[in-house]
Amino acid sequence: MDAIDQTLAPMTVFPVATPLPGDELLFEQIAQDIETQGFSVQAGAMPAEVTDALYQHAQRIQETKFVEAGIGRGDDYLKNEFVRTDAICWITGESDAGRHWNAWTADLQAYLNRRLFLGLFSFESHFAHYSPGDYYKRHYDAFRGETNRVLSVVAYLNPGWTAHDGGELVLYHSDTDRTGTRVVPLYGTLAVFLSEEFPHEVLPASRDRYSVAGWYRVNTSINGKVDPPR
Ligand SMILES: O=C(O)CCC(=O)C(=O)O
Ligand SMILES: [Fe+2]
Repeated sequence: MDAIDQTLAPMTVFPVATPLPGDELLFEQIAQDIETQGFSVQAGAMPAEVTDALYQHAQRIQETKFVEAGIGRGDDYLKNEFVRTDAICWITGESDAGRHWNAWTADLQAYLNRRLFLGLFSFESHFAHYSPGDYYKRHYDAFRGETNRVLSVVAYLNPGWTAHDGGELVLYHSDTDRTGTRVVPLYGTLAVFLSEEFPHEVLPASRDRYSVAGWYRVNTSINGKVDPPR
């Protein structure tokens, strides 16, 4: 009886072209921007479930886990108030929000490696909290030949941010550029740029400003010294 029912069931015909899932469209836009101009700003384009998870987590941890940011990591760590005054919390992947973010950035990594042959090997990231008046002066995330940070990613977690609130990321296009491209740190906005190519700074804001900043690295392990560190 069952078999007969199945053979008589009407057939549904699906269109042949499968649409790209939302993430892939965003990843493709980022890839095209990186290819043509070295940076990509995607206003409010992050998947809501990733941004929401990060936002809620940042709210929960803010009192206890943020520490004053320094420059560099491990033995190279240096606290320098002249350069930056924000507070950070490294993402280890122990929280649901961290795992969600790590999974999403791993998808982006795989896409960019396939599409642009970047050879991105690992990813590290931290939450950052800029209290009113905090800043991060003009800097590079990587110096040619000295590091293996290749691509910087920043995701913003600030609902209702307006131009009046300040706190823009300014991406400069060269050493001599003084104008740059300004990125408003509004909820769900993503900025991606080549770490060695774009000096940038965070302007002081009049509100608390939350973000996640991350870096993709290539593998430069030599002589048994594992780099990037695990
Ligand atoms: O929060 C931002 O807009 C950028 C932060 C930054 O430049 C960094 O953490 O290296
Ligand atoms: Fe930076």
